[in-house]
Amino acid sequence: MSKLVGLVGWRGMVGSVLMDRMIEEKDFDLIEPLFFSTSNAGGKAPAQAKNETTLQDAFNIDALKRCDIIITAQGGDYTTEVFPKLRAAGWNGHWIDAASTLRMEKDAVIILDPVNMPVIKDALANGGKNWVGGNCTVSCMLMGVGALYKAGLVEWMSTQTYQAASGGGAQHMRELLTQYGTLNAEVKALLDDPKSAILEIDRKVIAKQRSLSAAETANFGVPLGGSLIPWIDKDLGNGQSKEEWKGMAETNKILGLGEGFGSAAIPVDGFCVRVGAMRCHSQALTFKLKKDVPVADLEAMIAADNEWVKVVPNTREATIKDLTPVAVTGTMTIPVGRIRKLAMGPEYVGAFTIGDQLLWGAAEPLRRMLRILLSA
Ligand SMILES: NC(=O)C1=CN([C@@H]2O[C@H](COP(=O)(O)OP(=O)(O)OC[C@H]3O[C@@H](n4cnc5c(N)ncnc54)[C@H](OP(=O)(O)O)[C@@H]3O)[C@@H](O)[C@H]2O)C=CC1
Ligand SMILES: N[C@@H](CC(=O)OP(=O)(O)O)C(=O)O
Repeated sequence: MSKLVGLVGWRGMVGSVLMDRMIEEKDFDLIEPLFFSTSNAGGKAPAQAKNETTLQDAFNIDALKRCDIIITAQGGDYTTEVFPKLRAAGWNGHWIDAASTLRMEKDAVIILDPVNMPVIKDALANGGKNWVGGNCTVSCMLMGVGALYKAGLVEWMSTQTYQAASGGGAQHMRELLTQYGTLNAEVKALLDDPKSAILEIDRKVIAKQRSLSAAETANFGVPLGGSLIPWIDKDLGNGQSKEEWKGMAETNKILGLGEGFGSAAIPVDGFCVRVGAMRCHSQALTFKLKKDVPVADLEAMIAADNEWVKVVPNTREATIKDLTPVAVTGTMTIPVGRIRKLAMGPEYVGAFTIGDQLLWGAAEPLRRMLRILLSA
């Protein structure tokens, strides 16, 4: 008999990407889905429903308890409220979650199977039940350059990120586009006149950016269109943002090197920056390798690591064609390019990588974990 799989958060942004991928990969052929809602219990479940066509109340512990597996992309507040109650009620099923809430718990595994299948298998063999998707930036980075970690080559890594608006959620994407529109409208007449002075356009744009209303910056707090924000997530009070903290903590946990900061942990640090891209996170990486390895060997290792990574030749032409958020959005491809030795010495290597943060950064690891559980 098919496993009863509860889906919570399926109509949100991450949930919709997850649904699309599950449909594409025919995951629904293998399960009996049970759809939940926090806002419309009793409503009609989506077309993928089979026998259970009514939306269940996502806060009803008895309804949730029926599931063998629950996948949630509903968000951290939901997890915080429901997960402990469900476990306290004796539910022993598998919980697969997109939210960060449980990530660093001892009994939770951060799932990214092309990178850490041995860690997942080990946890499964030891009765693991809690499976949490990683931070989008970390997951996309490891899908690209995980090979260097697996080979034990990395002494440390510094990352400078260029993170898309989607990381904040759907409203953030809308806000970014609205700002772009407002700025364009402000100077449209001047743009249409080829003889207009660029510095006048520039003056009008900056004046508009600085006078955007509170409503126009409600989500990011400051203008993002035509600007950037070098802070993502909470202020940890030690000079580091929480997004930057996750870089080291999660990379090491995913790789099975402890909880992120033990003696076996590989140092990972840098700056996380929000830019005006829509849904792809990009990262410039600096590696200090443990030894001098030729670039061609590094490229070969990266290319052979998984079926989605694609090494982009370090030429201008290939880079501007294949190594941009526009090229990557909506695809499963993780391009890694700009791979070259840096001026600091032969062990210092630079690379640039991009991933769709709603696919590999959020939805895909969840549905792949479902498949792993179904075939276990
Ligand atoms: N955004 C991201 O980049 C990432 C997000 N995550 C995690 O996933 C969680 C969900 O994120 P995200 O998908 O962006 O959140 P959304 O706000 O898009 O969706 C969350 C929930 O909001 C409810 N909702 C209310 N109004 C609407 C509407 N008009 N359209 C769709 N849903 C609506 C839905 O619940 P209901 O159907 O019950 O009403 C939905 O499941 C995050 O909180 C985070 O924990 C993880 C990685 C990346
Ligand atoms: N913080 C990420 C998105 C996200 O949801 O991350 P996390 O799953 O670690 O909370 C961003 O803003 O780009």
